[in-house]
Amino acid sequence: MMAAAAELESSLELSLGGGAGPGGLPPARSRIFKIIVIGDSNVGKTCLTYRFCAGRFPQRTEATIGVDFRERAVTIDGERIKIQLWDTAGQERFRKSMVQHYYRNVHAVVFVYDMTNLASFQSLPSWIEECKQHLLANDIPRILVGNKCDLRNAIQVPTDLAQKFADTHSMPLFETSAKSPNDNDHVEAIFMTLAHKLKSHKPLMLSQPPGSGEMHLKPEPKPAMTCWC
Ligand SMILES: Nc1nc2c(ncn2[C@@H]2O[C@H](COP(=O)(O)OP(=O)(O)OP(=O)(O)O)[C@@H](O)[C@H]2O)c(=O)[nH]1
Repeated sequence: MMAAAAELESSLELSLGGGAGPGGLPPARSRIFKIIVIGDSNVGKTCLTYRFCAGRFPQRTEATIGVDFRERAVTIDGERIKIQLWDTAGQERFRKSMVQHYYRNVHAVVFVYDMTNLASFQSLPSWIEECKQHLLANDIPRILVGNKCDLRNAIQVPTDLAQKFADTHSMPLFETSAKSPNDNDHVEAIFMTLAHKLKSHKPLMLSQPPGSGEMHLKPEPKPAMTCWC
């Protein structure tokens, strides 16, 4: 797992499309967006990421150890993009050795709680705090996902409570189910919305002030944050 993380991190920004392009040209490159999925153990992070990348609910899952990677290539406005989902372990004992790898070069964060488990919702501040401790930039897109909405009779986290929390932290809230066949489009929409958002982020531009021999990195002005609810 550690080796896999190190390899992936060296190829985060661009990936080669594989083989030579037409007429012997260099192969097309696609942007990779690294999205980490975090939250308590058992909230359904593996199932959500599997659902998006494999298109179905997994038959069985085991507690994630360290991190699992899932990737899916999508085309947005004619550009081929790889969405790389880092399905992180919710159990503290399975996170320790990997945690610093999760937070390197992250483009977006998905916080997940289980709608049928109040404790998993109450843990969210500590997941947000973990992001802060790892110096995650404030302006990277974050979304909040309440999972397992198919278990209607067991809901412990009312929507208005979750919405208040999401508003306080300036995150859009999505309630969904990785399991319900009716929610396939919804899971798809959640990650695709994030990918659109990331794609529309302007890349860093190199600028060189007159008379200076030094190069400075200057981000382009950001568009106003929009809510996708
Ligand atoms: N009913 C229902 N069950 C779900 C849903 N998503 C996940 N589950 C179940 O919840 C359990 C935990 O799912 P995982 O995806 O392994 O949870 P996780 O958050 O990845 O857990 P860790 O790897 O320990 O961090 C499994 O038994 C899943 O079958 C859902 O949308 N609805």
